[in-house]
Amino acid sequence: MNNVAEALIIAGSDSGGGAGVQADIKTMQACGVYSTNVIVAITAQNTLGVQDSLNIPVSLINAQFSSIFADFNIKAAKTGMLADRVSLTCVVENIIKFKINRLVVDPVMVAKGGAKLLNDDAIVTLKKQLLPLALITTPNLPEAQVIVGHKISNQNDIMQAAKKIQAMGSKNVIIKGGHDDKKRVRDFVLLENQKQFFLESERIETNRTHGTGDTLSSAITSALAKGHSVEEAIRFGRKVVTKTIEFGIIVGHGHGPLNHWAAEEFRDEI
Ligand SMILES: Nc1ncnc2c1ncn2[C@@H]1O[C@H](COP(=O)(O)OP(=O)(O)OP(=O)(O)O)[C@@H](O)[C@H]1O
Ligand SMILES: Cc1ncc(CO)c(N)n1
Repeated sequence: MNNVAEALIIAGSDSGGGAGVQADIKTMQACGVYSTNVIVAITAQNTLGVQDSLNIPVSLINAQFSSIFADFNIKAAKTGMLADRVSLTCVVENIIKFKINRLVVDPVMVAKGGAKLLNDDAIVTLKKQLLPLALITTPNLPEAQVIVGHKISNQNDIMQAAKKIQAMGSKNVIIKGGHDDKKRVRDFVLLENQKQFFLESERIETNRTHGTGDTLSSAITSALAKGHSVEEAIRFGRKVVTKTIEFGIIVGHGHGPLNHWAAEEFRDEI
């Protein structure tokens, strides 16, 4: 018998299997972590876009949390698509109720094809109630702009925005640079102890980037679940997402999914 680290994914389902809960499960599986799931919304989605979606009633969100915490020993959790203010508030209440403290918040707002995954009415609650519970928050550039409420145009703006997000209560912050138009991809990291650095690599020329943010945050959560430090977890997550983009697979006709099998090579590093 083997012991295995148990983690929780709180997110939406992507029927196309490339992003959302499916990307999270695949990533955690590759990282050697057992994943449980609270499904907050179901999307009819593929690599071309989101065709439809349904929010899960709060009673069933509550029931999923209760089932999971009645049985599993959750070491870390992540949030992804939270749909609207009602679902987000319900998730916040459960995070508090079940004392989840190794929490990664991926503040998912818009899918790669442009579909909204979080209603505007939820932004204030996200900032005031969810961010203060986060050990790490991982906005991409557009999400960081919405959270701080202004445009981020240069390196100094990125660093200031991370400070503002930290002041909202997230202990550690990563502002992801996937949406930038530069030749190199730069993610800015601001840690709780004020250490800050960029994680930088060549931009991989591909449109097969569906689920990059989910994969990064799930790999980070996996490392946290196995007891690693925040900085180790972030560096590990970055390595995993790069590999899964680099060794792409040919699936779908739009923004293709990542190759989560490629992440297995790092499993024993955490
Ligand atoms: N073309 C690329 N080449 C290399 N790394 C990339 C590329 N695109 C994204 N990344 C990396 O992937 C991670 C996720 O970044 P990104 O900004 O794309 O997140 P996201 O918009 O939240 O993703 P999604 O919404 O599709 O889940 C970051 O670590 C980023 O640096
Ligand atoms: C369900 C879902 N969650 C997150 C994302 C963002 O990648 C997506 N496209 N779909």
